[in-house]
Amino acid sequence: METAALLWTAALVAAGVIYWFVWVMGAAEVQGKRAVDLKMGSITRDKVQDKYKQYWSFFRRPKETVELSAEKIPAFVDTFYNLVTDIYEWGWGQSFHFSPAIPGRSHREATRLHEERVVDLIKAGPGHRILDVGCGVGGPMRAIAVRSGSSVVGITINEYQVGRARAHNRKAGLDGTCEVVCGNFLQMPFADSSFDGAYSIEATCHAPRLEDVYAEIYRVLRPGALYVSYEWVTTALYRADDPEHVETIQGIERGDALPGLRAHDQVAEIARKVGFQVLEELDLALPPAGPWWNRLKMGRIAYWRNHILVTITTILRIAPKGVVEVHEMLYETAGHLTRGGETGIFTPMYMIVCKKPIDGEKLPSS
Ligand SMILES: C=C(CC[C@@H](C)[C@H]1CC[C@H]2C3=CC[C@H]4[C@H](C)[C@@H](O)CC[C@]4(C)[C@H]3CC[C@]12C)C(C)C
Ligand SMILES: C[S@@+](CC[C@H](N)C(=O)[O-])C[C@H]1O[C@@H](n2cnc3c(N)ncnc32)[C@H](O)[C@@H]1O
Repeated sequence: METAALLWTAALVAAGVIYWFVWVMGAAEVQGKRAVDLKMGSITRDKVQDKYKQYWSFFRRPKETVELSAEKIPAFVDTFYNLVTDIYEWGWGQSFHFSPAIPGRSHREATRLHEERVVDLIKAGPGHRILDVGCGVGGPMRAIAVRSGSSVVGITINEYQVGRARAHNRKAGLDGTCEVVCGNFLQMPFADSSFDGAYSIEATCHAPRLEDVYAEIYRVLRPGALYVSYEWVTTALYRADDPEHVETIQGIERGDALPGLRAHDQVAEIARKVGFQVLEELDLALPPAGPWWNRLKMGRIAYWRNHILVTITTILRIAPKGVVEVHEMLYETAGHLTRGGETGIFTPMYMIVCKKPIDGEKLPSS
């Protein structure tokens, strides 16, 4: 009798612990999304694992192979965001980018400041219509709309993100100033010269050819308007003949749906090629900036907790099959990103500020 009571008590305690761990415990970094909310975007439950396998067999291959099928990239990027959007929101928040660490400031504050910097750089103000190229679920868009008083239109290729971003905008009372459109930034559904400014935060790295997306941004900006981009690139320290460097960069490409990272010195050249004046270029990761990768490194224990959570939710059939693999891929990717940051061969915040010249305005020769 006593053994039975003991067993019942143990079972109840175990059930309580699982309930707390899975349902009650929120995100690793941000409260709002819980482990039980991991849905894998617009993919139906039974297709998640297959979609992940398809994604992996496409992006696992080296840059050259991906280059041969450039036209397929946007569709695979869309699949990627179906697979990762909920995990990103759960473990990172509503802003899908890095920011320089600032001593004494939280990740949230550092993120906000990195986003608000855009407002000053493109001189966004009340009455302006600003374009967010590759807007994710809209973390930056909301910060920039509030800070500048502009209205912001975001575009993302991923339908699921559109729904998430709109819901967040409504919740924040910003659905009057922030609009979200589903579309490909290589062929945007916007009229020529219809924006007063534009920005892209860690998004144009998904374009097979940077000139294609820059040309589209150039087209939709009015003459005189400014554009800023935070680009993912390799730095001058990267050596293509160093196998460790190559492994780190390919690891970043594979786990982030990138068709091949560009070198930092290609960015301004491409911007000029499509007609922009380049006003400034700077790697925001360089000192005195604090290490952007610290946020990834400091979370190792959280990653393990998250791994256990996704495993339990999958076993309980709350999360679809395949989530554990996707989570594992992100964990690996975090390692490559950290190495890229520590060695200095990679930066996710190579900033370029451009202007669409006013007709007749003289372009600088360099
Ligand atoms: C700009 C892009 C995305 C940048 C970052 C927002 C994401 C890059 C790697 C992601 C993550 C890695 C590890 C995950 C962890 C294993 C999980 O438990 C919780 C979420 C992570 C921390 C996740 C969060 C987002 C990233 C940091 C690319 C795609 C161009
Ligand atoms: C890493 S997320 C960054 C999101 C947002 N800028 C932020 O910082 O939170 C990259 C974004 O680019 C979008 N994207 C990638 N390729 C795209 C394409 N061809 N057309 C439109 N959006 C694209 C993705 O859907 C995603 O929203």
